[in-house]
This record gives sequence, C-alpha cells and structure tokens, in this order.
Amino acid sequence: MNIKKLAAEKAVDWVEEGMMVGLGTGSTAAYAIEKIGERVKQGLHIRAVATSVQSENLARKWSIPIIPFAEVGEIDLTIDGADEVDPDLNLIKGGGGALLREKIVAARSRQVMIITGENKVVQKLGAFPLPVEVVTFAHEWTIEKLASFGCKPVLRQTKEGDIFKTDNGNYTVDCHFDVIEDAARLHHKLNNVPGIVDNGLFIRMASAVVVAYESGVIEVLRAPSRR
Ligand SMILES: O=C[C@H](O)[C@H](O)[C@H](O)COP(=O)(O)O
Repeated sequence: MNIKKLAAEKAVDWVEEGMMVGLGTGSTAAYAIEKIGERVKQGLHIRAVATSVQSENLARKWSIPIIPFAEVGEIDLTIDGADEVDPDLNLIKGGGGALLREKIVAARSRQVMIITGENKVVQKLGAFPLPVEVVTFAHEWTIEKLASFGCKPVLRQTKEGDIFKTDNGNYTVDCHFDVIEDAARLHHKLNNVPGIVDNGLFIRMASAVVVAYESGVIEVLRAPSRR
C-alpha cells in the first residue's frame, strides 16, 4: 500500500476551480502535485505557488501555472507533507530542506492541509531530528548555541559530502532531541537566536491532517479552533 500517495490524492479532492494553491515539498507532496497536474490536464483552472525549486519544476512539468511569490495574494489551500505530526496537529517539517518557504506559504494560506502516513503520527514530537535553517555566516557559533538547547546538532550534508544549501542559500542543522517536551516554547526560543532563520516546528499552522493507514483507511484530523 502506498500510503503517501493515498493521503496525497485524497487531499487533492479539496482543490477547487479558480483556487490559488500552495504546493508543498517532498515525496508525499509530489504525489499531490502530480494528481493536481492530472486534474489540470482534464480542464481544472487553478494557479499555484511552489515551496521549493524542486516542486516548481515538477509543477511546470505538469503544466500547472506557477505564480511568483511577489504576485501571490492570499493562498486558498496549501497541501504539504510533514516529518512528524502530534495530537494537537503541531508538526516537524523540513526533512527535505524546504521549511522556510513552506512556513511562509503556510502562513499566507487560508487552509493548510497536511498529508501523511500513519507512521509519522506521534504522541510527542522530537524523534525526527528537528531541522533548523541557519545563515552561513558564523554558523559554527549558531551550532554551539543550538547544542545549549539540549540537542545534538548535525550540520546537514549532501550525499556527496558537501554542506547542503537550501533554496535560500542557507545551511540546515538537524537537531537530535529525541523528545521535545514543549514545542511552542522551543519554537519561540530558537527563533530568538541570531543566526537562526527559522526552524521546522509548525505550531498551530495545520488546518487538517490527512492520515493514510496501511489498511487503506484514510482519516482526516481537523483543528477546529484554528483557521
Ligand atoms: O522540507 C521538506 C518538507 O517539510 C517535507 O514536506 C517533509 O520533509 C516530508 O517529506 P516526505 O513527504 O518526503 O516524507
């Protein structure tokens, strides 16, 4: 059972004619982009904004009209993956290196629909190393500061052994916490550190999470008090 594809294709049911759609990044979001592409080929008219160069290229391949950030007003619906989801629908994102654009797009979206398999739903965030985007200048100091939050920070590298650079020209540090006790507080504290651009905690940003199970069941978890 391809649970990523299952969740992604379900979420695309929420895409309607005329919408401005935010396109997430990663392997799960790629299934959603392809499904949207199929619907565009069948005559659906939408406009979209992409959260990474990778997603933009995929969308263009499917002839999905991509609008530059500067020309995008409010986004009706964003569909994106996640690395972990907790019971309050708080998330860890950024495993694919796109957390900053993803967070900007999510913040501009009326609805943020997260798509995931059951394996990423956890009681507490933190088993997945938290990605933190940092500026290259003095990044060694920023990494030292990150260690003081009680994690093991690892500067992300490419498969070839080079330092990984985001689409924004920054570095990513993966912070191994194991468990994050207070995600909202940590989010706030991290973003107060000079040198940190943003971190992969998405607090109260998801409107709903589509969870697909190996059994083929799909569950939609909603955040009623938000958005
Ligand atoms: O930076 C990448 C994103 O936050 C992804 O949405 C996240 O890492 C999940 O990726 P995947 O669907 O490939 O597991």
